[in-house]
Amino acid sequence: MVTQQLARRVPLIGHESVLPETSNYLMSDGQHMTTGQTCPSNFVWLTGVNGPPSSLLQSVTRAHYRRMERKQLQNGRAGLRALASGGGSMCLEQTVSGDETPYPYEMIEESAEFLLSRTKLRPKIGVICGSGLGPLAEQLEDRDIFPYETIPNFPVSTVAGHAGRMVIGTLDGVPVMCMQGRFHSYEGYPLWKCAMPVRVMKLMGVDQLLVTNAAGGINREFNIGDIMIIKDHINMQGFAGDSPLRGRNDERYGPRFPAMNNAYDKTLRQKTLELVKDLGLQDVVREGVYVMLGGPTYETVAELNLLRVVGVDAVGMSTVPEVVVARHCGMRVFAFSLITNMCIVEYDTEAKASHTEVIETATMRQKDLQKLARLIIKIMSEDGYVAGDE
Ligand SMILES: O=P(O)(O)O[C@H]1O[C@H](CO)[C@@H](O)[C@H]1O
Ligand SMILES: Nc1nc2[nH]cnc2c(=O)[nH]1
Repeated sequence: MVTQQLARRVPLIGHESVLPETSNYLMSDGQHMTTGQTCPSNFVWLTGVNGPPSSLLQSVTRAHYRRMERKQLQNGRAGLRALASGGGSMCLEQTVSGDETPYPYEMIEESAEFLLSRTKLRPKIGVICGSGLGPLAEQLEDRDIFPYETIPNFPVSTVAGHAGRMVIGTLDGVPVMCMQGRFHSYEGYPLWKCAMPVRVMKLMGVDQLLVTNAAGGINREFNIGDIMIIKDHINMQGFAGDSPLRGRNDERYGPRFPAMNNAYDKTLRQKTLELVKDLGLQDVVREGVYVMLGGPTYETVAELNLLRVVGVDAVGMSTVPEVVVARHCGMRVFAFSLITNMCIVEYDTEAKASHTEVIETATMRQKDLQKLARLIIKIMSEDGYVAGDE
């Protein structure tokens, strides 16, 4: 049975998010929690309760299920697990097993309202930072920072190089919201969940999205450290019948059958290509086709040979679900890949792809990537795009 942590807080009678006095517990994820600390959102803390955990759990679970049903999560079997009890308090972990259905509009609204009520900024531009590219978010000024585990309904990042927080701030005076870390299907998340922050951005007023990623270079003319502006993608998981839009369509976001031929905005690509000269990046900026594979394995030689034949320039394990969801809800999209490694296409070599190399290249290219991101955000803000403008 697959058990996923359900990263949302369900209000319960007597529930406290800050641990009561004189508590000191080892949680199931290995964290040590003591007095005054805030519970992660998938834990609930009950105070003023007495009795054996099993009987307390029974009465709490009934109330919990009623709320889960209201939130239409009935496809996943919700549960609560007692982690620790004693001294009149008890800690429970919320779990859900089986397939979950995409969050209803109201849950996305809940996340958006949470963020809007805690920042004065009203960003119209969103940024998603790829592996090792999170320091982009450090460039923002007047930052409001929200670790993912504190945002209702948000998944949590589990990959090295993905800090796992939403940073809202200004860049050269332009308000932006920046995901410092993203979600991948290989982490166990369904595609709709990988992309759900894009809908949260949309409901907060974002209408332009800059997506970045680390990718392996397949095009033999590329070099490590090059930056590939994505002009198109191949949705390999879509070929296999999976999509972040799979399931009932909510027309409030967009149509049942969205077009994807102009996914990567032509004007933004052209303007960026013209202006990278001013940054001295003209020799490292390319354009090309990105493919997302499910990962977490890097590719075999035969797979890479296949991808080259079908016109792929760079391969990664992200971006496509986010772009599909963004385009579905009418956002304008610009995306680039940092070529962190060249894919190994020879047999019988000791060389192999590694996430360490990915992070090292990203770290080495930080300054230029930040310059490029600044440029793109400037172009986006000066253009003043409004969703539906095309
Ligand atoms: O696409 P991002 O998140 O930048 O990361 C890429 O790098 C990781 C593999 O090294 C994978 O997560 C792949 O998708
Ligand atoms: N699939 C895949 N993802 C990557 N992310 C960074 N490098 C690579 C790569 O070579 N292959």
